[in-house]
Amino acid sequence: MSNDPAVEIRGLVKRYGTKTAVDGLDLTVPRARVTAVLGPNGAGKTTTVETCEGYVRPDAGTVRVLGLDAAADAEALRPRIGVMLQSGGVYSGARAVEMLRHVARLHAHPLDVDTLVERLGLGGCGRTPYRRLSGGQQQRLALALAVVGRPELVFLDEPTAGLDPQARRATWDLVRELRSDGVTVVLTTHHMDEAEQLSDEVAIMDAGRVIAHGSPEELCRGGAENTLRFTGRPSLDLASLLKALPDGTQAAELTPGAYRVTGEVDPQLLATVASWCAQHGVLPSSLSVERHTLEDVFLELTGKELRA
Ligand SMILES: Nc1ncnc2c1ncn2[C@@H]1O[C@H](COP(=O)(O)OP(=O)(O)OP(=O)(O)O)[C@@H](O)[C@H]1O
Repeated sequence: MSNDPAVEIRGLVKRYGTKTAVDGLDLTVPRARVTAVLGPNGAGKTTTVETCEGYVRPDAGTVRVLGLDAAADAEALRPRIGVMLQSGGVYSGARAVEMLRHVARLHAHPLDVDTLVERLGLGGCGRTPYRRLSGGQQQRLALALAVVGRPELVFLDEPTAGLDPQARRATWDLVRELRSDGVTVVLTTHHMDEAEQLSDEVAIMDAGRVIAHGSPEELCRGGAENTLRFTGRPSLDLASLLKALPDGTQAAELTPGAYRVTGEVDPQLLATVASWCAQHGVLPSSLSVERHTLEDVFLELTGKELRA
């Protein structure tokens, strides 16, 4: 398998009239990994993904997918990529599982349809026309259609939006399995836990650009400070505690006996606080480290809540 990235986007610009949906975006997606694209409403996620899928023509920039040009080589790419659109993109009269079998037959090495149907809980809707399926069933069918051809690269646009917890978990399991089979997965999501649970890399978009990119751990480590809290007797000598801690660390007594230390909270800082407590005869009745979540990082970078 090639070591080239699965997707390489440079300087992508897409305008709709006077609206610039994507504004000079750069993004590299490694192969055989799950990359989550996060961003507030209107950030340009769908436009970016649809450009990669060959459905949207860029106004400027280059979009290489599996080493080919996403627009010029769209025909050659189609059998190699799987696409799950937000709006299904399925003929409404088609019968669910028949359609899946039909799509499977178009591919040289499809997944086993019966297994896929069972895993995604579609067993009961074999002959049901697409338009009569529930929203969640339509969504799961769209996912099945995207992956049944065993593509090298899969784009999933909000794959679990509106799914119940069980269907959500089945979707996550399937994504993990695709990844372990060497498939590259690019997904957009509004669910931070989904990005945290599933992705190797996260790209945070805002106003048509990628404003942060890294593993969830890298993103949570950078920028945002972490917090250590402990409770002990009231009115401890915080000036003395601060002397023991690195410059830039802050400490406060929020309510009598409830202390908060903020800064670069690493194992060394934890050890220093514990040792200071020991020297001052303090046995904290609680001590906890609060790591910043992706949600905190997202809010800090974009100033917006992730969810619509
Ligand atoms: N076909 C179109 N015609 C006109 N404007 C469009 C079109 N498609 C997208 N836009 C605009 O481009 C911007 C980016 O839209 P896009 O759907 O790519 O964002 P998104 O990050 O996927 O948003 P959401 O999270 O709400 O799905 C938005 O302001 C949107 O209104």
